[in-house]
Amino acid sequence: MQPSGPAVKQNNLSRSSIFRAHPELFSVIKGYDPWEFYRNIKEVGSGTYGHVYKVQNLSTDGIAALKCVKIEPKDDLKNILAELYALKDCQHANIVQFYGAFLTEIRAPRQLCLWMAMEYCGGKSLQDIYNVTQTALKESVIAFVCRESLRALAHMHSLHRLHRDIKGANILLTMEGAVKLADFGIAAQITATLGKRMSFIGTPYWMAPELCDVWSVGITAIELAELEPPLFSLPPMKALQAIASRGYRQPTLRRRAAWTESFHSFLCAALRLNPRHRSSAAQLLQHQFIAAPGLGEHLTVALLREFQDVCSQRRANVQHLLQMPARQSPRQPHPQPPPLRTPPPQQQQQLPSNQATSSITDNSPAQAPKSQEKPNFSPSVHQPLRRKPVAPPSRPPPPRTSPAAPPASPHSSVPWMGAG
Ligand SMILES: Nc1ncnc2c1ncn2[C@@H]1O[C@H](COP(=O)(O)OP(=O)(O)OP(=O)(O)O)[C@@H](O)[C@H]1O
Repeated sequence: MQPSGPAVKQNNLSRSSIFRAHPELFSVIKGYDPWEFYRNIKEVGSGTYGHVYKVQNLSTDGIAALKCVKIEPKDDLKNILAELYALKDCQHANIVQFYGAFLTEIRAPRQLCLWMAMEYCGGKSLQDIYNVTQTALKESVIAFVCRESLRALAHMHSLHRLHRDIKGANILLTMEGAVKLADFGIAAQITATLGKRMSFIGTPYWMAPELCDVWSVGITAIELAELEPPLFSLPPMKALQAIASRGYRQPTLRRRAAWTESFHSFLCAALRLNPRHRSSAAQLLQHQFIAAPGLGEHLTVALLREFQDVCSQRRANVQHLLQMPARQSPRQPHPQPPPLRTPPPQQQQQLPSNQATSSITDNSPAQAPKSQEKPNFSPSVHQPLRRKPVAPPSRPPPPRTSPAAPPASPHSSVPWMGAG
């Protein structure tokens, strides 16, 4: 059910005006100050519209993620809240659970911040992971991720709800290797509203000629296999034009021989240009590529270990460099971090399970080297994967207590990752 009632005046947005117009939103907005409910543990990431914090519920001790989005008076908060309202009852094993929202208001200058509390996924997003490992995901991992994503989509589509922004950055892993779709409906709504003010074009590379989640799953499978979606060498506007053009051909994997026929056939079914011939999420779940036995969380847990190994290696290299004497003899070569060359997917080795022993920290993984190699695009067009995060909300969340990481969870199947 969507919130009903008179529309909020866009240019006179305030908390009180919103709640007068939509009293039902009180069931979504839990309060005015998230820091009355949560203790800040640490910042875990930042996206186009704000920062994400790992927090602890003050009354239950439960861990959650708190995402902040800055709202300006002219933004269409009503639609964003409507999405949240629709999301509040949605529960699925493969969807990041939404716990509730908070609306903070600063008077001078007038500024609203929407804070969304949700399930914490300590394993990071798939894009975070491949940006660090710089290694194509194994086909079995891609199949597992596609299966779990399609399960979430089949459920939501049966409720007539679209995600609208499936991509590696919106697929999160828990420490136990579970796959969760984040930002259901909200990302697109926020992009559509806040995006206007930032001249943000969105993420066209994953978009079907018409809006379609199943198509985006196919593009995401290619992204995970090639570390970027098709057309990524084009600026977003040009990619959008190419997708909408008559001559647009069905996207395929670049190195055909490197992947199984089953994978090609799956992509073919997901990426049919004619939407009437394209499989639904429920139909695609029957495809042999993802219906194959043996797919499970052990695959994503192994991926997380690989990620952790690269993080540990980088930390060790930085540590080593910091300990070097300031001046070197010209004969001594500088130690270099190990090359991050991507082996062909077939040659990737599964890491032994006992290799990773320390915990993932959110500041250690360096940015993807490849993102610096990309060309600059028009200043009016925001490039999603190579973005610089916007400034944090008007003030950073005041930690209620010292931001120390909690003790390791006894339930974690990946002990080196600590508690969620
Ligand atoms: N529920 C969550 N649990 C744990 N970490 C999260 C969660 N949601 C987001 N993050 C972390 O915060 C980062 C930023 O997330 P955010 O949703 O703000 O941006 P994004 O999806 O990467 O990009 P965009 O803002 O363009 O959609 C993610 O890459 C992830 O590392």
